Amino acid sequence: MTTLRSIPPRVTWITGSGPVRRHVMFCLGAGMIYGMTAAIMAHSAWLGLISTGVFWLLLGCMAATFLLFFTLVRSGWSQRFEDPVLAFPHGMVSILIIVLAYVLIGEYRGDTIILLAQAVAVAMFRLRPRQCLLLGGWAALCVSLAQFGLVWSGAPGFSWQRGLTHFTVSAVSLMALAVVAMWISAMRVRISRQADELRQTLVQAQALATTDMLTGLLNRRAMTDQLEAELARVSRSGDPVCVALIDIDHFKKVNDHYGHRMGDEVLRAFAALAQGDLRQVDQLGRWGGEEFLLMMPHVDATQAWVAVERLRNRIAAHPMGDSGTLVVTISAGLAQFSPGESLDRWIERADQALYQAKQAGRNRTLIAETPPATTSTPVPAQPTARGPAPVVRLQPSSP
Ligand SMILES: Nc1nc2c(ncn2[C@@H]2O[C@H](COP(=O)(O)OP(=O)(O)OP(=O)(O)O)[C@@H](O)[C@H]2O)c(=O)[nH]1
Repeated sequence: MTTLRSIPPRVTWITGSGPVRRHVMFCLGAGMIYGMTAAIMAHSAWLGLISTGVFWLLLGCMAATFLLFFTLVRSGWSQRFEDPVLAFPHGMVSILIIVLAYVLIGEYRGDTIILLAQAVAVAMFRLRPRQCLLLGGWAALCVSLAQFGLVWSGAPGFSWQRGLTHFTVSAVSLMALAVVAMWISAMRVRISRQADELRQTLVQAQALATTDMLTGLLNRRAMTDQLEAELARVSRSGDPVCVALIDIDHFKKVNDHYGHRMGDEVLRAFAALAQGDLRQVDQLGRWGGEEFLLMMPHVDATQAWVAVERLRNRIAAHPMGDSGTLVVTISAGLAQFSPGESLDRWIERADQALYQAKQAGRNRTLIAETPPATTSTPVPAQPTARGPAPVVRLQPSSP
């Protein structure tokens, strides 16, 4: 099936792109109806049912109306309105042309009545319920005025009885159509509102699925996605990238002495401070409990160490809690990605470095020694894959 996305460039030139395209397609639909009406009129003129002059006049009116609305929509000018298709004014002008045909066609004018219903039917897919009613009323008003004029001017072959029949037929069918149009329009508005709500819910659900509710940071799952994406990138570019596992020291004591509420407050404060301290490209996520994972693209271990140390000093210098007297420290284990290693292995090296940092007295950042590259092919994360224990080179936090 040919979709709008796959239409060739020559057609795109006519339809435009983006939101304009959808609106132009509606205009082109109306243009097709004009075309079919013109064909029926041409056939009637050929049979001698309507005069050639009237045919050309009506054809000119239809072509001018179509071109005017097509230009307004295709140029994007109509985008400023609530209905960029301009269905309401377009419907009003179409009804005027149909009524003009009703007046000019003569003996067979009754056949044009059905076109009024068609104009309202086409527009109803774009109009609000009130506009549907107004358009139906506009059609009834125009027909009755035309009939009044025909009776008053004594048009040949037209009597008030015939006019009354036409009016009744058009009024009844327009009324019925206006009611259906209002119903469809109300349903359309409801569906569009529900679609908006659904979109919002989806955005919220996505946020919930990727965000840690306490700190507002990425959760472990989202962080893992980021790490995998980064691994795919660096395996192509060969760029350095580091991770740091950061753990709040003696966090259990914070909970035990000050309560869980304060513990939560410390976690939130750490997240806020860290985010304010990092570069835009760095990604920080809550890895679990009081442990955080920081990914730092484009930097090697030495540069990353400087950044983590800056963060460590900042945390240590920032008293937390209601009274502003609680000072917490952090320990961090840092590992630079070695081409060819798995995600698990990489994180595990950082974890080992963190463990060593804790063992060495906490409040410090240690770098895991980077093993030699094994292959340039990326190795996907294997939850069960475990390599030999990583070597951790202890590096004091303050030279
Ligand atoms: N308030 C709060 N506490 C948490 C949360 N998640 C984990 N914890 C607590 O964090 C504490 C972690 O304690 P430990 O694993 O013993 O670590 P620690 O006390 O920080 O000791 P070291 O890491 O060795 O410095 C536990 O008491 C957990 O209950 C949380 O979301 N909020």
